[in-house]
Order: sequence, then C-alpha cells, then structure tokens
Amino acid sequence: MEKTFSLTRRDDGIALLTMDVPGETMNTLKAQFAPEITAILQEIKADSSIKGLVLVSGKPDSFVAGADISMLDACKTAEDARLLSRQGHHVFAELEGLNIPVVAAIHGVCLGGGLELALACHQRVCSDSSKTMLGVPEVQLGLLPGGGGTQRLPRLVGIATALDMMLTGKQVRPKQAIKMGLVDDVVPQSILLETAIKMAAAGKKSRAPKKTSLVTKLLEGTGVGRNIMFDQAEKQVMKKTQGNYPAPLKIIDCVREGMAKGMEKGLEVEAAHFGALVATPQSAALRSIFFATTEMKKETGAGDVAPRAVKKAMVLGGGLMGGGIASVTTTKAKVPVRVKDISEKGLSNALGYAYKLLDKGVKRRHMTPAERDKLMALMTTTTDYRGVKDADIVVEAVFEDLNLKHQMVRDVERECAEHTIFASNTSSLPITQIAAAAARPENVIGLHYFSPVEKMPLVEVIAHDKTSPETIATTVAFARKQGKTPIVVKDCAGFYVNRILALYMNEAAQLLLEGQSVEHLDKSLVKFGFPVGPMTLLDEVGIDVGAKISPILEKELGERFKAPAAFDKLMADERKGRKNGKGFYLYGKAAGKTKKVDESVYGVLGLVPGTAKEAGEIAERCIVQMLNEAVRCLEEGIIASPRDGDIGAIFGIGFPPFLGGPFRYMDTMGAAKLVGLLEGYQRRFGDRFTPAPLLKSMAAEGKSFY
Ligand SMILES: C[C@@H](O)CC(=O)SCCNC(=O)CCNC(=O)[C@H](O)C(C)(C)COP(=O)(O)OP(=O)(O)OC[C@H]1O[C@@H](n2cnc3c(N)ncnc32)[C@H](O)[C@@H]1OP(=O)(O)O
Repeated sequence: MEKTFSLTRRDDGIALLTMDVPGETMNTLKAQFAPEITAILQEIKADSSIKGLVLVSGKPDSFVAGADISMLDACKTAEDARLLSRQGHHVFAELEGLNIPVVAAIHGVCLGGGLELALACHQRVCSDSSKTMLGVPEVQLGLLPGGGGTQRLPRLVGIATALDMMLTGKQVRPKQAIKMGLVDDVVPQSILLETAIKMAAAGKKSRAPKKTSLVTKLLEGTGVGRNIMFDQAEKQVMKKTQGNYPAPLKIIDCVREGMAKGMEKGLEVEAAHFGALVATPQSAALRSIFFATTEMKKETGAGDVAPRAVKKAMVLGGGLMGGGIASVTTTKAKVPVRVKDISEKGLSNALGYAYKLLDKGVKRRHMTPAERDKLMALMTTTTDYRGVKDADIVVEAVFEDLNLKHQMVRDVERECAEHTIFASNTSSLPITQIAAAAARPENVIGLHYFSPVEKMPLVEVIAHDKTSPETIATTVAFARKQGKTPIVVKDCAGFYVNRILALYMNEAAQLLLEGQSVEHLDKSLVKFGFPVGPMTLLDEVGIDVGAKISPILEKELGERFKAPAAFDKLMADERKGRKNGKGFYLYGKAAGKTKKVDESVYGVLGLVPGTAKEAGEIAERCIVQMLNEAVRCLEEGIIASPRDGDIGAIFGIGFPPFLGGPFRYMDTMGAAKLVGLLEGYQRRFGDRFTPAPLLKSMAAEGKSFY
C-alpha cells in the first residue's frame, strides 16, 4: 500500500514529516495510518540525530480536513467508534510525548482531527492565506472532537473560547487563531516552512500563561466557576437545540469531566461519548448531508455539458432580493455586476446592501477597508441598459408580474448579447410562461434565491423544456460561485421548496383559525426542529407574498393549495409582516426588546385563541402536509431524487437537519405509518390530506426512498 507519511532528514537535524494521502484531494485521518505513523514515531525516537520535527501537508492548499467521515460512517457499533477515538488518543500522545520539539506548519484547512493532530504538536505556525481556516466542525456532523480536542483545546485557548469553537463548529482565520493562542505565529506561505523549522530548532517553548481577566480566572480557574460556566453553556445549548441534538451536551460533559478529573479521565469520557454519538441517528443524518452536498458539488446540472464563463452579470431590480443577489455576485463570486433599477432609491438600496455586508467583514477584521472597496467597485448601477452589452447573465428580481417579466425578457434580448442568459428569480411563475416572450427561449431559466440571500445556501435552478443544457450548466456554475448549493428542479408553479412550504403554511393557518395561538403554533414547530415557526416565517417572507403565490399554486396545482379565505382579511388590514411593521408580531417601538404577538391580529381574523392543542399534533399536521407534497414532487419529477428533495428542504426552509430531510425522515418513520397518519387526518379534516399515490404504493410494497 502506498505510504501516507514520509520522513525527510535535514542536515540541521530538523526532520520533516509530510502527510500526503495518496489519491485523495485532501488529507484525512484514517485508522489504517496508525501502524505507519507509530512506526515512524518509533524511528524518530531511536534517531538521536533528529533534534526537531516539522509536520507538513503534501497537499497544495490544505493541511488535514479531519478524520475520514466515510470511516466513521462504516463503524457498525458505538464501540467501533470509541476504539477509533482511543487509537487517535494513543497516536497523538506518542507525538506529543516526543522529547524533541514538534511544530505543525499549517496552510489551508486544518479541521477536526486535523486540528487535533496539530494540537498534539508542541507549537503551531500557519500561513496568513485566506485558504487557511482552523476549526473543530464535528458538532455539525452530530459528533464531538474525538482526537483529544475536548481536552487539549480548553487547556490551550481557555474553556470559554474552546466551548465556543466546539459548540458552534466555526472555523477561525489566522488572525483570530493567533489572537486566541491557537497558533504561535502567522506568516506568509512563502516562509511558512522555514519559520516552522526555526521554531523547531529553537527548542520547546514553555507556553507563557494566557493573559486573562480576573473574571475569567475566577470562572475558569475554580471548580465553582467552571460549573457555573458549564451549567450556563448547557442552558444555552438547550435553548438553541430544543434537545434535538445530543452532541453539544456531550461536548460540555467532556470538558467538565476533564477539567475536574484530569486529562486522562477526560479522554476516556471523550472516546465514550464520541462512540455513542457516531451511532446516533442524528449524526447519521448529518453525515448524509455532508456526503450529499459533497457529491452535488461535482454535478453540472446538465450532464457533461461544460458551463460558459460568467465574466459579467446584471441584476434587474435593486430591492431586497436584487440587492442580495448583486451582493453575493460581487462578494462571493467576485464577478462584476451592473444593477438596473427604475429609481435611484432602488440602486442605493442595492449598493447599501452590499456595503453593509462587506463592512461587517471589515469590522470583524476578515478584510481590510481597501479589500472592501475593491469588491464594492465591482458593483455599478444604472437606470437604463447602458453598459450591459457584455453581460453573460442577467438575473431579474422584479415584481411577480408576468407582463413586467416579459418586458424584461424583450429588453435583455434587445440590449444584451445573443448568448446572454435571462435568469428569473421568480418564486412561483412557471418559467415556461416567462419564456413565452423570448426570441431565444434556450437562454431563459429560473434561478430562485431564498431570503436573506447572503444567508440561505439554497437556490433552485428551474429549466423549462427549451432551456439549453449549456444555459443550465452555466447557471449552476454561477450559483455555485456565489456560494450557493443549487438543485435543478423541473418547471412547475412554486417549483419544489415553495410548493412543499405552501401546504405546511396553509395547515398552520388552519390551526390558527381553529383557535391555536400564534406563539403556540410557532413554539410547536420550533420544538420539532425548525429554526422559526410558520407565523414568524410568514411575517419574514411577507404575508403579501404568500397571498400572491397562493392563488397561482391553487390555479396550477389544485384545490389543496387554496389558502384559508379568512387570510384575505389580513391583506385588507394591510398586514404585510415585518416589511411594513404590521403582521402576526409587533415590530419597532411597539415590540420593545422582546418578541410579542400583535394581539390585534386575532380581531382582524375574527377569532379568540382557544384551548392549546398538544405541540406534537400541531407539528404533525403541518409536517405530514409537507412530506406528502414532497412525495408528489418526486413522483412528478419536479425533483430528480430524494437526495435533492432533502437538501432542498433543509437548505431552503430549514427542515430539521438532524432528521436528514423529508425523505430520510419518511424512511425513518416508514411510508405505511405516514399513510396511516394522512388517512386519519383525511377522515377528520378532508381531502387535503389525501396520501400521494407514490406514497401509498411504497407503503403497500414496504419500500423506502434510500
Ligand atoms: C476525530 C474526530 O475529531 C472526527 C473528525 O475529525 S470528523 C471530520 C471533521 N471535518 C470536517 O467536518 C470537514 C469536512 N469537510 C469539509 O467541510 C470540506 O470538505 C472542506 C471545507 C474541508 C473542503 O471543502 P471544498 O474545498 O468544497 O472541497 P470538498 O468538500 O469538495 O472536498 C474535497 C474532497 O475532500 C473530501 N473530504 C473533505 N473532508 C473530508 C472528511 N473529513 N472525510 C472524508 N472526505 C473528506 C471530499 O469528500 C472531497 O472528496 P472528493 O473525492 O474530491 O469528492
């Protein structure tokens, strides 16, 4: 088997240990490396000519991306995974126990077990490259740092900083890393190796104690103080996760035990918790999301058709969506973008949106003011079509008005190049209808973003029958450069995400009209695992947007999409939600500092909240609607696979990731059980709960989606 590690001796006595996993894009830690690395460490121990050791990666722009997640997926039992963790502990202890200085030279991603490997070295130096990121993202996989991270990290950077990193899984940049004491130096990549060699040659540095405030000393330096911290951390975790994710609490327990009973005990607890977490359904679901999104990164959306380069873009409409689309085009894709709006106000909104985003980066010291201004210069504005002849793609983000979109299509075909793609950010109009005005329909496609654009990772790419494969591939590649996860969906009203969301929201509306309070509805779905409840979501998206989309969906897809008539009263009362400060909740001064329901909404709807139903029933009624419609979308080919349906729901509307998405959740529940629930509700509430035919046949045949 090809070697992963190679040891190079230098005349000055400093040896280089290079890690380069053969045939892989990135280094990952695998159990099969243990004998090889153990043998090398023995060789180093036995060679008195070696005075110091520098650990480097053989990959061009990454250090180590963590333990091999496929290896974790292959663990059959919790004990298998616990033993993997203990194996890592022993190897890292061997490295840390070398009596010569060991320095990690880090360039590129250094994550999970990769950072734990670096923590077992005596010192760390990293490059100042934007490609260099350090973190312990295990919690995002439903796991915890199982290579000693829960013990070494708090002892290096302090308990509070370590918990923040481990509980969020966030990655830190070099400047942050040196500030928190995670690395000992940050240098340009060109002198990274020589710096590491000098550090190794200079001998082991006893780490100067981290300068901390009196409060930190009291909290972290005493048992009482630490327990206050841990208890507070647990409360925050429960508030955020509603108890749906076991990993964060286990992380806190590892640190608590290790700090109270010593590192060895802490490592034992870490391995036991790590093993148990690998075996949880939550981690299996989260790992499946990693595999799915990694697989999707390689897909063009149009087979082997190569995308065209997008060297210049244009956005029509400088509103909330247009501003966000233009912002991610400059800040993420780094593509020049020209924003057109009918008013200077719209243009200044787009510019302000981008500037605000970029300035956050300056304030967080992620970029310099000069870098901000350079990116801002990529965005230009116009109230006409000057300067767009060379636009490769035009994204329209104007009102949901078909005639207006037809006008945009004609304008773009007149003013831009023959190859220019017309991408519509419509959230509901069939692309076929928009393309009807096109002389070049092959260039027309849907590119549906979710609000807020800079935060929501999903985009739906909607091809109509005449959309060319090159247009699809180019649009998918453009969205990916914007940092998006695109799913290609078939053209129909509401596409996929808004279609499954609509029935979920309608059921919540029905429950409201049955007398469930706004806050009880929202709390019930947050408890289920959504980031926000349906009423809050409607306020955020806009009650007027929902009112606009519903009749389109009802007309195109059928009676089950009919929104409750009482909701027309909300529009009559000009309740649009957050956007005009009048919705289900209070906004501005009326709200004060807490989130309060606008009780007047009950009067508008002519109802008085009654006896609260069980949160579980509320969630179930809304969820089964979403699940059933997701199956219909699969059956009609709106989504290409259960995988796309899962990723679309998780990244588009925050479907609980720990459930793996609608299709994985249905597999866990079983099609037969879901059919039973739907038929029960159908008997109680009518045909809107009629099970999808595919679901019924799967139930009858005992089939699953994966
Ligand atoms: C011991 C414990 O502490 C347990 C752990 O360490 S758990 C693992 C912790 N690490 C992570 O969660 C990182 C997961 N990886 C990523 O987030 C991303 O891959 C990246 C940010 C490292 C790089 O992203 P990107 O530049 O977009 O590249 P890809 O995602 O396409 O990845 C390139 C290839 O590397 C493979 N890969 C990356 N990380 C892992 C991993 N931890 N395990 C297995 N494979 C990994 C990825 O699958 C790609 O492989 P391909 O063959 O090129 O498709």
